[in-house]
Amino acid sequence: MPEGIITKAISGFYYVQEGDVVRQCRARGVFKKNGITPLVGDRVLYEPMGSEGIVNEVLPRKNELVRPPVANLDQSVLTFSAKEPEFNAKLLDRMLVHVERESLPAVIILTKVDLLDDPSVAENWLQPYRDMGYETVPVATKQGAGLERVRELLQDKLSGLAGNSGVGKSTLLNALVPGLNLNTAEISQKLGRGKHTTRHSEIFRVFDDTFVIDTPGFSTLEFTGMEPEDLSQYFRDIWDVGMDCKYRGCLHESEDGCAVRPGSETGRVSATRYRHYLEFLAELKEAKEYRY
Ligand SMILES: Nc1nc2c(ncn2[C@@H]2O[C@H](COP(=O)(O)OP(=O)(O)OP(=O)(O)O)[C@@H](O)[C@H]2O)c(=O)[nH]1
Ligand SMILES: [Zn+2]
Repeated sequence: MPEGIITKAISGFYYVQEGDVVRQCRARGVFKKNGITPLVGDRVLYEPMGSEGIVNEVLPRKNELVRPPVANLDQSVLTFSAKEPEFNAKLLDRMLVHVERESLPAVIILTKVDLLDDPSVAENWLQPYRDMGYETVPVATKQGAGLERVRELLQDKLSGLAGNSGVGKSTLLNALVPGLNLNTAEISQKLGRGKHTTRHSEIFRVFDDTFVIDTPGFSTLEFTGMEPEDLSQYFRDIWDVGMDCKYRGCLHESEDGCAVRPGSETGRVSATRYRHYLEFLAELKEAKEYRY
């Protein structure tokens, strides 16, 4: 039986893509009995029937994200611009907390580096993240710089694309697909970002077996359902240094002799990262007070 991927689900119909062909399919009733609802991103076995089809089986899922509802995400791609709008390190650290919570690998893309007067600034921003093991790519889309690396990192994967409006996501996708020539409004619409379109989740094929989906959830401000003690495990650098902390359950906040705190001053954890950690920690503590 042919295998495809669900790219869109609307009112009982599943759109199953195999190569260039997309079929509108219904799901077999057995899914409802088993309590399985096919999700966008699911790999499925389907039975072609004319130009349509029937989804017979959902293959085992690698993972499942709630916001947006999508299965089998391979990685998150966090996109920031160096300028217009200005690079926002705090938002990046916030997104990384959400991404780490989902146990997804992250790729950090810094666009518009051509607008920097001093290109070494981009390296200074990215190096700490590279040291933590994240893939980082500086990009100047119009000049073609970094595009080949982005293409390699996306190839044959389903990526959750996150990033504020105007950072250059659509421009980048267009540049990756010669001849795609979608206008940026069309790409925004396919990614579910269009202002006046109904929001449903949909994955968007960029090339080959390479798909992206908009993941606005990674930009959300709240850390719903997280305890203050949980935060450090989502900061890779603080977690590593925290291993040396002699205090069990240390929040690395103010304790004398805490391994992370002096570490931040001697450069093992960057001062900026540590500041963001403390700011997020304060948010979590405040949210906790509201709860009780
Ligand atoms: N100088 C420079 N400008 C860029 C680059 N990439 C994108 N831009 C410009 O940035 C603006 C916003 O780009 P978009 O691709 O529409 O941004 P987006 O992230 O898709 O925005 P939304 O669709 O609103 O989410 C456009 O005017 C692009 O021409 C780049 O690498 N260098
Ligand atoms: Zn500590």
